[in-house]
Amino acid sequence: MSDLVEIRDLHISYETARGIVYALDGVDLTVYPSQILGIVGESGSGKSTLGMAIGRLLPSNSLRTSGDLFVNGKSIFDIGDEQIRLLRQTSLGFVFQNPMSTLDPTMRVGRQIRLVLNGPASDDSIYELLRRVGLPDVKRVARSYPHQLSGGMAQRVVVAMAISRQPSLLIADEPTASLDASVREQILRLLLSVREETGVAIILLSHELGLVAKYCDTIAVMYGGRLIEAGSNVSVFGRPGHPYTKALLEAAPGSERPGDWLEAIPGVPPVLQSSAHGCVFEPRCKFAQETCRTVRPALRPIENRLVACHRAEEVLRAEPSTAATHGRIA
Ligand SMILES: Nc1ncnc2c1ncn2[C@@H]1O[C@H](COP(=O)(O)OP(=O)(O)OP(=O)(O)O)[C@@H](O)[C@H]1O
Ligand code: NI
Repeated sequence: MSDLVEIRDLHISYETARGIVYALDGVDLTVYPSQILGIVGESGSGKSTLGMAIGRLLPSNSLRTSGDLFVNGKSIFDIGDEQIRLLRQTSLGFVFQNPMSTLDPTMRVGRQIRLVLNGPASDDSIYELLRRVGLPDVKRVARSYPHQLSGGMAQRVVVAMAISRQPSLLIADEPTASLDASVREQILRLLLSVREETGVAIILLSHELGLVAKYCDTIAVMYGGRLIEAGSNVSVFGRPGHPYTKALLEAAPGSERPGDWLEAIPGVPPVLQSSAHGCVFEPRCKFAQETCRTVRPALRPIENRLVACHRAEEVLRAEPSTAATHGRIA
């Protein structure tokens, strides 16, 4: 299988008034066609930076200090502005948290879709697209301005725009975070059905562990700008190999608001002012030893997943936590 996205040792930092922030501190990741990959991690772990990097959509105060990122075998850092625009239009689709920030408030929905289609599009093809994302009364929707739609409907319109040019990868960054709980699952089910129909790969960036566990076949866990564990849903969430993943799952049940699950792990996640020497999770880790402070753990394969922990063997052997059973997270 050829890789859709290949990320190699990517380092991205931001220049801020208070100095440099290391947002991605050496990330390796491969995304395959038709995969649905959930990337979880608490606020500030680097999820959005990773998602935006794929489309080279990072703000101008960002800097790639090393590493590379390939889409369809081409480095996105090597290609020109025209080529990256073409890649975004034809191969990638983005869905962000707030649909209203993607939609133009001054333009009717139908016209916005016509612009995205970028060519002569019949009214019927626009209606058809709106129907495909499960919208009722498509003529009325096409005539509406964004503010006349509910949040869920507006997000469906955004999905319609994102899939309109048959991309091979959809990047959904907290696509349900601004929506009512009742429509969150509808939007995720929509993304899943689009994938079934078209074979599009999906990267779902989220801190909602329950939703990711329910809908993604592959899981990657980020912490402090690094990928600390990745593998199938069953391996990673069923029997975590990293103390952080394990702690997340133990903290998950009973949490109502996104982000709640983090409070059960003592300490706070880092804002990286420099590249850490040892393991970034060490200050909060129950399993930490001297080496963890001094030697950076490489991402290595063990028992059907990749994990960046010196003590992964012990973590895997430790008593399974009562709550961390696959499928029971939400
Ligand atoms: N435009 C920016 N300028 C400066 N620093 C930034 C910028 N965007 C992100 N950062 C910093 O980079 C780090 C990673 O942020 P990022 O938004 O990628 O994380 P995230 O996992 O998506 O978090 P969240 O769940 O809050 O969306 C954080 O420390 C953040 O403060
Ligand atoms: Ni984010």
